[in-house]
Amino acid sequence: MSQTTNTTETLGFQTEVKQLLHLMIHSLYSNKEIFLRELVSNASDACDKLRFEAIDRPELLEGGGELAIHVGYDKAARTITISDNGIGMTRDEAIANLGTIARSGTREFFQQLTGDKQKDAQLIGQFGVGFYSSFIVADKVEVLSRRAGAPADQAIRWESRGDGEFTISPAEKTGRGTDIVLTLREGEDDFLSSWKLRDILRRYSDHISIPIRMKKEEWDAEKSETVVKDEEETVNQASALWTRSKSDITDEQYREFYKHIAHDFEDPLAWTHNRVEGRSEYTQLLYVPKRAPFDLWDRNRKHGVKLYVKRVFIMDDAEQLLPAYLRFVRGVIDSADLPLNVSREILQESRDVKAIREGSAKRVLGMLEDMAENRKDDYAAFWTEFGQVLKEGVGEDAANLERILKLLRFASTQEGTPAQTVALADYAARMKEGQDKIYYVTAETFAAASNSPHLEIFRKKGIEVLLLSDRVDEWMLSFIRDFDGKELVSIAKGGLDLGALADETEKKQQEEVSEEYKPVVDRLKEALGDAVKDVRVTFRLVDSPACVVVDSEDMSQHLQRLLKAAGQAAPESKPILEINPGHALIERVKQAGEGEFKEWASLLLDQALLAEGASLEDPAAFVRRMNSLLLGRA
Ligand SMILES: Nc1ncnc2c1ncn2[C@@H]1O[C@H](COP(=O)(O)OP(=O)(O)OP(=O)(O)O)[C@@H](O)[C@H]1O
Repeated sequence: MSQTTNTTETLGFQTEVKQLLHLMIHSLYSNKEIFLRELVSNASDACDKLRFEAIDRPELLEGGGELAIHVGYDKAARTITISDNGIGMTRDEAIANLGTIARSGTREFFQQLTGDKQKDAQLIGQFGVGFYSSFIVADKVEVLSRRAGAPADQAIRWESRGDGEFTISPAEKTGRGTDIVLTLREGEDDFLSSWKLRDILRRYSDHISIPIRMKKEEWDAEKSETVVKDEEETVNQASALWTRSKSDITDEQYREFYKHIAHDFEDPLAWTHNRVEGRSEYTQLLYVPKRAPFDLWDRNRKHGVKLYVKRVFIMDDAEQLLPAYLRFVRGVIDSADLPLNVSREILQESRDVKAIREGSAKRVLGMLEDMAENRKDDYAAFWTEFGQVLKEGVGEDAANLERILKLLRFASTQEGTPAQTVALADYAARMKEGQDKIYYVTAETFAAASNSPHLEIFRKKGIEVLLLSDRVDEWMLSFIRDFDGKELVSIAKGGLDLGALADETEKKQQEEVSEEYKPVVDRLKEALGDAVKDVRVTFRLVDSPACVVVDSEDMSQHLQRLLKAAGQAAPESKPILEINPGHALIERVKQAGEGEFKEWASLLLDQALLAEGASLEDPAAFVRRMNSLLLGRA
């Protein structure tokens, strides 16, 4: 044995460590309980490392194969001890690992520090606090460590008060691994409690796959105090479900785990579990719940999945890990790349997180596609609960637009019920010969959509029309040009070209009728003046005398109303009145004399607006006019 290893040596911390210690104690104080998470995480890593080395050198396990972490405290001595039987450290390793920071990016890290507590705390989090976080709560830290494979008398004792230097000396240690003993600072006695320690461990380290053990405590009635027993118990679940291979997990276990993390008592509808390797390394276990939470539409509601870094719990509701339109998804993402102390702010900027978000969105879409294809009833249930949220994806996730379009479901004239069951592909497959567009109508309610006068010609010709009445629909439609090369067209827009569906004789007839009705059209234009943009003859109506449409480039009436209701400015676009030359009422109007004609014109426009779902500016005038015309007194 060399001279140096026999004596106690005092060494200085690397300058950066001194700086880091100082910063950490001041910036992370409000988050001090993380020290336990960091130390347990290191202990778990040490066990992982030993497990790995022992693959080639089983003798390192010294017959003691079970790896575990022990956490204990001593009230009288005011110490907390975290022990593991992992890989341990040699003297040189301890000097290097616990005295210097040898990490890439160290210089950049220190250059970025500003002295602003909050910003620095964030940076430190990003950098990783690790072992040094012990000094937030302890004014003395002792490390007793014995490298796996080294004899009992070749252990080391590392000691520091966090004030710039540490000592290292030879020591004896019975078992391999590392004990870390923290002597708490004044005022930190709260941590000297079994309840407190267990609480922190459960919160942050429950899914550490190695058992974390603590001594049992029992209430002794005679002594009137809790006594610490010799017997130990495991305080974490000691198994991270998502880290196991799929084939080792039963459906029942997947379901139980879902209930546990989602605080749901119902089974999930579907899940996807994958380990992603490559540039970014992570495991995802994502679930679709059966039912939407009551506050799905509350913008302030917390959503997102649980984030773990290397099996250590980091945060709940990490909403950055999934796009907003998938906010109904629950589950766990466990990253191997992110720093343990990652904050929400860092998540927003991280490239690893971006990769996770994109990868997870694809997985969730894949899970939904699978459900839509193979479990139609479940997909219908999903759509009823979350369809409106998924529709937001059309505008939010351009990269996956094609996939999202295929997942959409609509009500249509084919089914005639409000249930949204028709996929765009279903529609496309039953398009009429000569039809090259997908037709839809939007309205406030399903009833208004399905009774829209615009539908008449489509009904007559047997052409299916999608009936859209969710609030999000108009917004969503503004992002969809076509599906599979077929343009989506509103039947409530002017210039609707049904030409392809009319035969030659029909077209000729229509031209003649238009000519015949030109005088009445001109009279209507004059009578209505500024109230309309234009008046035209239409062949889209069957049972209604008239309807209103908007110019193809104008915003739909429905969207204008939605915007107004939301208190937003909507460009005023005037409606175009279209009249049905085949209707008896138009025939009657044609015959009307000068005074009466003006009344008829207003009545036609108002009833067309009403049928559209609009509210009239002067409803009383409409009623008066209608009554007087009914009585033939105009
Ligand atoms: N219980 C332990 N057993 C063995 N080695 C340890 C133990 N705790 C710490 N170490 C060693 O000390 C090193 C430094 O630990 P520290 O916690 O400061 O940083 P880290 O774990 O590398 O990174 P992070 O900041 O992300 O936690 C570890 O990489 C490890 O080699």
